[in-house]
Amino acid sequence: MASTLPAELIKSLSDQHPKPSDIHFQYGTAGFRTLGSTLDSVMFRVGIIAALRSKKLDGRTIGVMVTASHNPEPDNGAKLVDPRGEMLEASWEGHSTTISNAPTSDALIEALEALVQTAKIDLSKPANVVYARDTRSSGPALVSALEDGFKALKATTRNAGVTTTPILHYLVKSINTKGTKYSYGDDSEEGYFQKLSTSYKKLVAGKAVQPPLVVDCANGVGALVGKQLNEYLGDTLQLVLANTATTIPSALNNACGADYVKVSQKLPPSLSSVLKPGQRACSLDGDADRLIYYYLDDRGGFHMLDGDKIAALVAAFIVELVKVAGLEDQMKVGVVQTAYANGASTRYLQERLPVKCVPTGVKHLHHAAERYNVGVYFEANGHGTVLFSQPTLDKLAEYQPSTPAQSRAVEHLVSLTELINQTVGDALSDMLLVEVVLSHKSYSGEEWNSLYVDLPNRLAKVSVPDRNAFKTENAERRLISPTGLQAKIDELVNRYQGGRSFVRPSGTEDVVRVYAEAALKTQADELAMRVAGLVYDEAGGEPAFRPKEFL
Ligand SMILES: CC(=O)N[C@H]1[C@@H](OP(=O)(O)O)O[C@H](CO)[C@@H](O)[C@@H]1O
Ligand SMILES: [Mg+2]
Repeated sequence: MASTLPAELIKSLSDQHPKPSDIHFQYGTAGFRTLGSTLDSVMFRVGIIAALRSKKLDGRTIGVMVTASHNPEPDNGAKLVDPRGEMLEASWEGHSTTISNAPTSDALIEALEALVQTAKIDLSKPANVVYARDTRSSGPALVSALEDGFKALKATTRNAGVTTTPILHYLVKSINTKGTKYSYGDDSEEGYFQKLSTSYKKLVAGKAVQPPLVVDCANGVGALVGKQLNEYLGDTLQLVLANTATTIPSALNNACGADYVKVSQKLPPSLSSVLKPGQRACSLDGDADRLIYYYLDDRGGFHMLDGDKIAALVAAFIVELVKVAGLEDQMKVGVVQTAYANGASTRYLQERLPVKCVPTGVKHLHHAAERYNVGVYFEANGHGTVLFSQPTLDKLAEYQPSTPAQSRAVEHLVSLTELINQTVGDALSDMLLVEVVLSHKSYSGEEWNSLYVDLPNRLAKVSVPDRNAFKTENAERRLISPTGLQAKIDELVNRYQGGRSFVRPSGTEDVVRVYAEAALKTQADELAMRVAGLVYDEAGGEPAFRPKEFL
């Protein structure tokens, strides 16, 4: 191979970003994610890893997003994005973990040399990286550590500034497809807004303008991009932006945002004076890749429309268009969910189209969705998108409709392929998608909600001495370890009408998660607390610290 690592340069820069000796880092489901104040060395090394990944792929552009999404403001993190705008290839997650934990600058050089060897990286190739961050206050310092990493490998870089995770994914794909017949779009934020707003306008042309939509921006970057999107949409849709305090650090994701709404199943208190009965509203998370809708009924009752409800709405709409277009034999639509999907949504969808359940984490959903011609995937928490395979896109482009109705349906399908972010779940793109369907169906929030009735459910966390002792099978729906625990859970579940419960170790927090569903809310709560108590005791939790709510 033509060249070697610039060891002296890397070492001198690395000495300015020493690894804290007491912390073990891990590239997990959501990349590196922990307290922002501990991430300086990780960011420097992520800069190097991104450059090496680009060299490995012949200089194709790699993305780095600095964010901790829906987590509290003091947290931060980094995620690498592969050239097609997708999540980093799995084998590099392990490489990233190893490199982030090298204790000294010398050990770092050794680890990097080992990676160059095993991954067969030609160091003479160019390195290209595009990067961005969310609005977190730890962001600027962490980005400057990241830039030192780029410098260490002399990478060519582009700073995309403060933007959303999905826009960064869009940029990566656009840069890498520029000038080819698969060009994804203009590689700029403007190109993104143009693409979204143009396809939205085509899809709602001739329909009554939707009433204004309240958007809870979680006091994060969604507020900045929401403002721009509003301008591009003009009078075709008015977004009423709420929770836009991006300069008050403590406000981010605090009692607002998609995760708050999903987990607490409540209206953000800040919206109680804003939202009128019947009006639609939605919440984004801190990096605008999750979306949850909701509305208040005439009596002020809160109704949530989560990722499962979005999947049901969107999948049914696409199936209908495919049918009207006369393409149902050639364009199979399928849905991908995780075990957290509400049982009622799974039943509703299974009656209409193929549904697959995969382990938690977007990469599992994304890969499973790629196996369908049109793959709809959503996590219950509101992260998801719809993927159209390349042969499907080609088919739509070549198709000769025989009636005006077919022709209109095909045009709509083509516009949907442009409206929907094909790289990753995107709250803004998904929001416009939902608005399109509501407008076509003339649905209010209430009508959408009545597609099926959610089973009451409860999510709980249990702190245990070692969450790695929990192992699962069957897309995380059953425990195989600790031995005997699943049988005890089954025994509890059988006592509840419509009962379902499963237990799995979290990939992003040091806890074990418990999910329970039952016919009545009180029963779902009781079942969740019983299973949580069982898990706590079986895993050797300290009796003195046993949470009082556990049964
Ligand atoms: C129950 C739940 O919402 N789990 C989330 C959460 O994963 P855990 O592995 O459960 O911590 O964070 C992931 C990354 O954001 C997301 O993909 C996933 O859906
Ligand atoms: Mg997010």
